[in-house]
Amino acid sequence: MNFLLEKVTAREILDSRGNPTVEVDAFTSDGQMARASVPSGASTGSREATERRDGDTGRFGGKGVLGAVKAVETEICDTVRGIDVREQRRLDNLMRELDGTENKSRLGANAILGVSLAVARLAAQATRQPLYRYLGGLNASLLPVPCMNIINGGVHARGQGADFQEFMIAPHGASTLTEAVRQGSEVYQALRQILLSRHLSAAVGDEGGFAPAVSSNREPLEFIVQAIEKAGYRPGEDISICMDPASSEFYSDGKYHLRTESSALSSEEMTDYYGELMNQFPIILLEDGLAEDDWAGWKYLHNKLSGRAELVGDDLFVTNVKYIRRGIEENLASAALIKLNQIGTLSETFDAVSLCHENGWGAFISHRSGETMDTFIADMTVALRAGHLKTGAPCRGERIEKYNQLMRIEQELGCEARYAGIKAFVRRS
Ligand SMILES: C=C(OP(=O)(O)O)C(=O)O
Ligand SMILES: [Mg+2]
Repeated sequence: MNFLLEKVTAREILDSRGNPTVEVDAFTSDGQMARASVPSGASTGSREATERRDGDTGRFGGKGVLGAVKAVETEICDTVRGIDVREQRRLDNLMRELDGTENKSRLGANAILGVSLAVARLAAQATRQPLYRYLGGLNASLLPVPCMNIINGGVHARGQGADFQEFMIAPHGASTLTEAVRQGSEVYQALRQILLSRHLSAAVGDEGGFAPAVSSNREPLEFIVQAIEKAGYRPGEDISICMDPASSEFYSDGKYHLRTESSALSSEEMTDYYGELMNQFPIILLEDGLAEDDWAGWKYLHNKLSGRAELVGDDLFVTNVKYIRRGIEENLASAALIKLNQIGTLSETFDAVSLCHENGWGAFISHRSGETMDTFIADMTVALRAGHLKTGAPCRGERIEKYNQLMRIEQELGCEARYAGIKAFVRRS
């Protein structure tokens, strides 16, 4: 077996929105090869690591990533050639030093992450282990609650649906991940029938959830509760709801502007609105309830709602230990969303999750709205015992491929496998 990294190559491929993204191949000197590709967000936090895009419109219409591809094939390849593929942290540090910026803007976080993930997968292959085992060792046995985004709004529905971006179902009462995925897909099919019976569109948004034109942000919650019941499950007992309003997208001049409801709310009013929704609907997780710059508002939100739902920061923390640490010190949330490309290397992503877990916080693993068929996050979620992940609706190839990979892992683990269930959600009184 040979563990020496011979070279990395890259190319521009298309993501699920039809935009260019980076794909990397990594090779050992005895010819083994592993591949990884990089996702891309739409409702991105302003402090995320920089995704490098070419200045002009690329050959596929959207802005290309040929600059990032070139960085992989020249500077990065020259720097990392010859390292042991199992030295993940060394690899990631070398690339960070080579880049030399705080936000990876010189080489591009998309270039760096592609290499980081491809080499991790190559190391798993070279050590003849499945990726989840290579990343998590003996502990890699906890299957997450799949939080499935079945109604898409906000920018993922091009502003045509709800203001809130994501309405997810969490089948935490299932006894296995596979059963949870089945339940989720049953609710999804029931929801389609409910929407069609009301003459609403059943066309889907970026993450595979339906994107009906609704007249409030309460309406999707009503439809979802009906769908859970129609599919034969008990709302709150078997299946609960998670929401990501992605509120930075509708925050301006100190107010939260809800187009569908013709209202503009202060941080306190927005928080009280969430409280009312939690009274009426079985909501167990609220992500980005307030905006990335509204740190004072987050304090109020956490004081009011932390016992009722897991409060997750996405744009607020951008998978960066610097911001998560501040959130822990100031007691602003109970979990961080974890997105690989927000920070740009695998080892920094692991650091973010460790910091959360060491402080009793949740780590909620996430895809991006622009995805590829790469299933890295499925293995990573099991390896990190993160207990819950969101990777879209049980629909659209790039979303279901992650759920399918989790089912494969569960089957492979056999009697070792454990399903995370309701305990995955951190609620503190
Ligand atoms: C997945 C999300 O969307 P995007 O990838 O567009 O940031 C999110 O906001 O959590
Ligand atoms: Mg989010």
